[in-house]
Amino acid sequence: MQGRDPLFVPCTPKGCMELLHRYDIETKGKRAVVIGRSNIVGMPVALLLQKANATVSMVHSYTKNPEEITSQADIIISAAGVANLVRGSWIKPGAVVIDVGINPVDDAESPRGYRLVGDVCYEEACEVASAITPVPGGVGPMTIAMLLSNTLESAKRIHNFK
Ligand SMILES: NC(=O)C1=CN([C@@H]2O[C@H](COP(=O)(O)OP(=O)(O)OC[C@H]3O[C@@H](n4cnc5c(N)ncnc54)[C@H](OP(=O)(O)O)[C@@H]3O)[C@@H](O)[C@H]2O)C=CC1
Ligand SMILES: Nc1nc(=O)c2c([nH]1)NC[C@@H]1CN(c3ccc(C(=O)N[C@@H](CCC(=O)O)C(=O)O)cc3)C=[N+]21
Repeated sequence: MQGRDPLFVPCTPKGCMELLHRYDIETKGKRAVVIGRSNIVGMPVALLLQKANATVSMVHSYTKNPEEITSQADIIISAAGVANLVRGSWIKPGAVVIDVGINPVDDAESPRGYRLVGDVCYEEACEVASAITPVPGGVGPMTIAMLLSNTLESAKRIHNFK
């Protein structure tokens, strides 16, 4: 993507950027930390944040001081796939948190025997963050909405209509 536009922006990264846009979250000159560097989430969303003029740090499994790095961020996007990895102490007061993680954890009280949680400890984060996406009900549905958006865009290109 460096220096040229992709045919389609991957759905989940596109959904994260759409959330920032729709909630008027400034990215220009802001410190952003992306936790995770996969080809479908972490890497593309880091590039999109950089293209939106944020200063981006990427945290991965070899990062020595993830809490210290993450606590300096104005915007945190977590896509590690580790339940409750990001504690409240990792979050700068007022930071914006987008939790991409969707992690099943055992829950005997749930009819499915499990419930879904994110990478971020939601209860702790709510005390500190200025905004946070829930799991479920956050980035997941945004991904689906962006898939529909990409599908419509694809049809417009094939059939040459606006
Ligand atoms: N809501 C949605 O639409 C979507 C949600 N997801 C969810 O997002 C999460 C990530 O998915 P995906 O990107 O495919 O995951 P991958 O397993 O492909 O990548 C996980 C990344 O997180 C990093 N990581 C793992 N553990 C740690 C840790 N303890 N500290 C810091 N970094 C860590 C890994 O580092 P390293 O590179 O060093 O191994 C890797 O880069 C999952 O929970 C998945 O279910 C995924 C796609 C869409
Ligand atoms: N190239 C690629 N792109 C992806 O976007 C991609 C992928 N590969 N591999 C698998 C993951 C997983 N994924 C989800 C999307 C939406 C929900 C979703 O909407 N979940 C609901 C919860 C659904 C429930 O309750 O079970 C929610 O978060 O609210 C979940 C998971 C996309 N993925």
